[in-house]
Amino acid sequence: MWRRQQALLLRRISPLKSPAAWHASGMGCYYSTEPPEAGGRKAKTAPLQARGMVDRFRLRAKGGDGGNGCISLRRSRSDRQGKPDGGNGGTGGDVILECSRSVWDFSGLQHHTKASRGCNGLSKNQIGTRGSDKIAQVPVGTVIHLVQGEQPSLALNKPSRALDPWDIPDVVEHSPFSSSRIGSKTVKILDSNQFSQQISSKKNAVEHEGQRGNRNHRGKEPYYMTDFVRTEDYEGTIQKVEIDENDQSDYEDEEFWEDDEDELDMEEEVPEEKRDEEEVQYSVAELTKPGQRLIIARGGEGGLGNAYILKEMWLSKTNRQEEMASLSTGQPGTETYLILELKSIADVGLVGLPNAGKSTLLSVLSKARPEIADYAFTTLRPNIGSLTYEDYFSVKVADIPGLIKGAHENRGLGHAFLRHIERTKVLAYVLDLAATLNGRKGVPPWEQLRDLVMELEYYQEGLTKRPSLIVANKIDEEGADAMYEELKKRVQGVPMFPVCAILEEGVPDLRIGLRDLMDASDLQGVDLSKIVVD
Ligand SMILES: Nc1nc2c(ncn2[C@@H]2O[C@H](COP(=O)(O)OP(=O)(O)OP(=O)(O)O)[C@@H](O)[C@H]2O)c(=O)[nH]1
Repeated sequence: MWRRQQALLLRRISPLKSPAAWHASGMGCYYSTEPPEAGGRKAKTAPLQARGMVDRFRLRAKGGDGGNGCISLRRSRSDRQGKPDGGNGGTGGDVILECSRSVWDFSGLQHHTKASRGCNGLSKNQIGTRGSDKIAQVPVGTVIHLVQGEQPSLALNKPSRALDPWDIPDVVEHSPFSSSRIGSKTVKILDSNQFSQQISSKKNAVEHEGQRGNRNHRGKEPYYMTDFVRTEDYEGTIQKVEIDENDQSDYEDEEFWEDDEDELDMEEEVPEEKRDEEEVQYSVAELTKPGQRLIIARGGEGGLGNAYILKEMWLSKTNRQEEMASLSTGQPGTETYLILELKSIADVGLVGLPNAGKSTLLSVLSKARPEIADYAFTTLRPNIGSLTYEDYFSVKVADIPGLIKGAHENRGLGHAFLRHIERTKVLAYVLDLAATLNGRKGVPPWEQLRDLVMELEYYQEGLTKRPSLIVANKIDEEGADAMYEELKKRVQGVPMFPVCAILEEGVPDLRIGLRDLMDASDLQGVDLSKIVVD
């Protein structure tokens, strides 16, 4: 027993051969290096960023179907024919996206999400319970692209009602035609049977409700978004997504739940970015504040009970049974197919090649504790820290995973992280002064800067025009001073700060520099023509 415990302990603390092995062992990593089991599912050929962070996600949502209305007759000794007493069915639950600080990415979501069905109505005028909502938490900075389905609508943060008095037939006097369900369905039936005079008494009520634009009889009309809704202004630019109208038809015939899970999986062989661009119709909203809610699929209205139908509506004698059955059937919930995309929101973006010291810098600038190690790509997802000044002015700093030459072509960690830079107000280029010192085969700082600027520009033109500064890191290394002097000669027009992140030297000046950068309105970004490279 003791030996087993000792062995377990040894295994835990024994040093691994290399940082990469340590990483691959699962200690700082999300995937296993083990080959897939024989007969198991095909190994995923996911790009590295997909293993670390899921920042793009396909989601199909369906609101709960409405419960059926009840057809029931209450008989008594005095009333042998019986009175209709079937209650209405309950409304189906909604699928809601909730913006939350407690989640970082979309890894906790399911590709198929469905809210609960409303309960059926019962005899004795008992209405069915409303189906419970399905609430999926998404990180702050989630952009929602609609591929197919109804526009999402903003939801007020009110607890859902347990019981809706408007659904109780005998309690409230109101026009049955004010309901979208009744307003459309019943009127259609009556029209088709040429009994329009029968509804004339109700017409005023319909018009009245129509003017108010009410969708349902409960007066709980959601706010339907007609355009892109941004829930908080920021100065970053939004990448417009191309709309390919022709692609729409491909999806119209698809059955909602027939898709194989694999089809929705982000780890596919088809280049994900390319496919998304083809499919996405437009961006409809983004969630930027914790607590914001967006209804992406609505629950269907409950079917009507016969107590309601027979009291309020005229039914033709010939098709009575059919009409009754049709009205008492609950409406299906709406369906949507969305692509969620995460774009971090920060004031300052730390951009640099792998190992430049971005995470170290973030940890000394703020209270954030990102993973730091002397091997490339330690950071697999953006870390955000808060830098607070004495006057309580606060700046959010994002440490973006290391970029390399060719990142825009998906090299290294790829361009998945470049989109996080889009949403930062100012940029701090972290350059490694020691990359070529003491026999290291790195890239000189001015070339690092040129590569970074080019990568950002390749990804999105004009991205480097925003106010920027340079952090010349690792000034403590031997020969770094001379390198810094050379850097100053080769790069013009941008504020530069020599820093030793591990010893926190130069960090107070950098804090002031960042503040100035945030406040300044006339500062420009890095100009490629002002960088001298051999
Ligand atoms: N000598 C010296 N080393 C530093 C300094 N800052 C960071 N380092 C070291 O550089 C290595 C890389 O630091 P990180 O902060 O992980 O670098 P990063 O840019 O976040 O790396 P990625 O996660 O790969 O993008 C670590 O071993 C740090 O200890 C510094 O000012 N001086």
